[in-house]
Amino acid sequence: MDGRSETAERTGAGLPQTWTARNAGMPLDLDWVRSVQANRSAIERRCATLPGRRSVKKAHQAAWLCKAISLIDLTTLSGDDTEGRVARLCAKARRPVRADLLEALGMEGLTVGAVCVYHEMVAPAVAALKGSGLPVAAVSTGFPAGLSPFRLRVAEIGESVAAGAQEIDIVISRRHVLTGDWEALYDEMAQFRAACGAAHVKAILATGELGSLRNVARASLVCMMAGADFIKTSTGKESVNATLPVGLTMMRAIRDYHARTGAKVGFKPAGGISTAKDALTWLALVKEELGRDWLDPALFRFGASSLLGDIERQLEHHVTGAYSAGWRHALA
Ligand SMILES: O=C[C@H](O)COP(=O)(O)O
Repeated sequence: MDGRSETAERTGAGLPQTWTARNAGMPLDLDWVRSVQANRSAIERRCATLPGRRSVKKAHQAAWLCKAISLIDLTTLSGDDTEGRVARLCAKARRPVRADLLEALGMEGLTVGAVCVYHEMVAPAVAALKGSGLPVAAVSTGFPAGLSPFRLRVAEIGESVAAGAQEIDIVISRRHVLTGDWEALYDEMAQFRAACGAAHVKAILATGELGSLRNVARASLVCMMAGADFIKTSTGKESVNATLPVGLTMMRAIRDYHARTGAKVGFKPAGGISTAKDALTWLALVKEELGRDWLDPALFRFGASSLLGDIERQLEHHVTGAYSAGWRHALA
């Protein structure tokens, strides 16, 4: 098997995205929510073993990196975003790696999972991605703090859906978690989901602001009960974003919810994931905790603005044996 077919063989990356059935949610089960605990020291010990232990090499590594690309929500969430920057980002989303490298890897047609932008950039992104089949995700509900009037947060979802967003990344009210007001969190999430209609909804927990892993586990569960299609760690704007302990806590909540209800909820770590090595560690954790089914854009995404550049650099090294400067892999 040559390098090209071997890499393509080892990954399903680049295949068309197929959504699994949506999470229908369930009535709020407060006994279940309040029974949930998280053992921080055990969780941290488990995570500490990962980066050193899981190391894939050569064609295996290239295959995993192509898989990682197919799972990226390629993101720009800056106050100085312009239509031009978003158009360049969308061009990168359509063809995330240089054509000669993709050809050498046998991965022609590889794309990222989605493009993620603020509301005002949804229409330009939809236009730039026309014909690609790639969805646009909009951050919403007063992202990142989520403290604008509730009716405006709900209306913002409708505006983004009308502009063509197929995925909506909402932010929860952190205060509902910090005060243990699970009914309020459930009601908020259920109303956000209803406002999304056919668009898939990702619930951003902003875990760096939730105080404890137990709160992260409980908030994950409540959002899933209220119908979240995905749970997402962070906005990328908190001082602590996607960490492995938070990720493990959320994945175990997803696993428990699946065991109890049969529904598969997706997971999106976001914020600060910027190296190929980070991506491989996350994918190893997902495979071990949730299984292969979750290594699919329908059930897993990286929320990342700069990860793709480093992955492309590593793939170039795999194909050519040489590293190029990081600036040669600009995203937008
Ligand atoms: O949802 C995505 C995050 O905002 C991206 O964070 P990042 O810029 O640290 O990769």
